[in-house]
Amino acid sequence: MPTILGQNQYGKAENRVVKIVRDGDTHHIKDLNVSVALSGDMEEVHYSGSNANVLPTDTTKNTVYAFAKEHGIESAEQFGIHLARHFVTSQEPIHRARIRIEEYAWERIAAPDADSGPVGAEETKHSFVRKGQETRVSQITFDGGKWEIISGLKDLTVLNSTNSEFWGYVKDEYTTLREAYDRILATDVSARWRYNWTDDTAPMPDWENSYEQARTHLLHAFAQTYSLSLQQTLYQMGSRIIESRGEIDEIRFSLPNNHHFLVDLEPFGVKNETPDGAVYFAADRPYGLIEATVLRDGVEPRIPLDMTNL
Ligand SMILES: O=c1[nH]c(=O)c2[nH]c(=O)[nH]c2[nH]1
Repeated sequence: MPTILGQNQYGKAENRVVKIVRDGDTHHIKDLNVSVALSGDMEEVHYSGSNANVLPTDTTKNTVYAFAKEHGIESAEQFGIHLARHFVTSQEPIHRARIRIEEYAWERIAAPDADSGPVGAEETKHSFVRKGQETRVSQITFDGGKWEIISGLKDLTVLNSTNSEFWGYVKDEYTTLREAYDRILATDVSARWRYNWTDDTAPMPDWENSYEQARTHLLHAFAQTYSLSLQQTLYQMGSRIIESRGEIDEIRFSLPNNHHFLVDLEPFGVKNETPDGAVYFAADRPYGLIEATVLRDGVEPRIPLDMTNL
């Protein structure tokens, strides 16, 4: 045969699952986008078209919805672990399952002031507004023995309106950038962190709490770092998470530098300078793109380099 089959995987992508749990008249919502990718003994379906080993992608979709109903969605990671285990252990030809999950967060809408109490004093029980901009992400991979859990977030837009400088860089004949001693630092954080939980016999992290804690550390590090470059801020965010969260060994970031340029108002005789209420042009492209992995010392990197762009 002049050709052979290389890496392959299949499954149903982007199953949108919304689960509402009713606790009396207080409702809880989980909103996920779940993608299933299975691999194993799939040579024959590619070579001859025999579907004998193929669990239909339609079935993988149904399983996602059935599991959401039967087992609930405690956390994206827990749900993904359940699904991955099911596909690998129930189907002999399937040796590896990768479950990717995006989670969209909702928060309760504050109750309109019914009587004379302060507005927003209470929360509504079943009305929600999409929370923030960011999407929580996770990827659960199981090969029948070991687990790999990579979680994170994307599109978390943050901005420091001061405490950012950029100067002392290399200057060649094409350099026109002016040194900045008080600039805006803004980015849309995309981050993926890898858990050191790989084994069913070890106690599982508390996925929900771990996510909230990692996100909070990231935001605090962003806010508290007096930044001389986005690279430095990235490293601070990563090391804060690794140092504070023993369950996380590696974190990779992809950070666009959302440039804010001081507008030149000199032609109109107007000085436009920090800190006197400066006006900026928020450019959308091109943007600097700063990417790096931060690791616990002694740990091998495993997060794919391009994963943060997914
Ligand atoms: O934080 C920054 N890092 C860079 O590498 C860079 N390059 C650039 O033009 N502006 C910036 N800002």
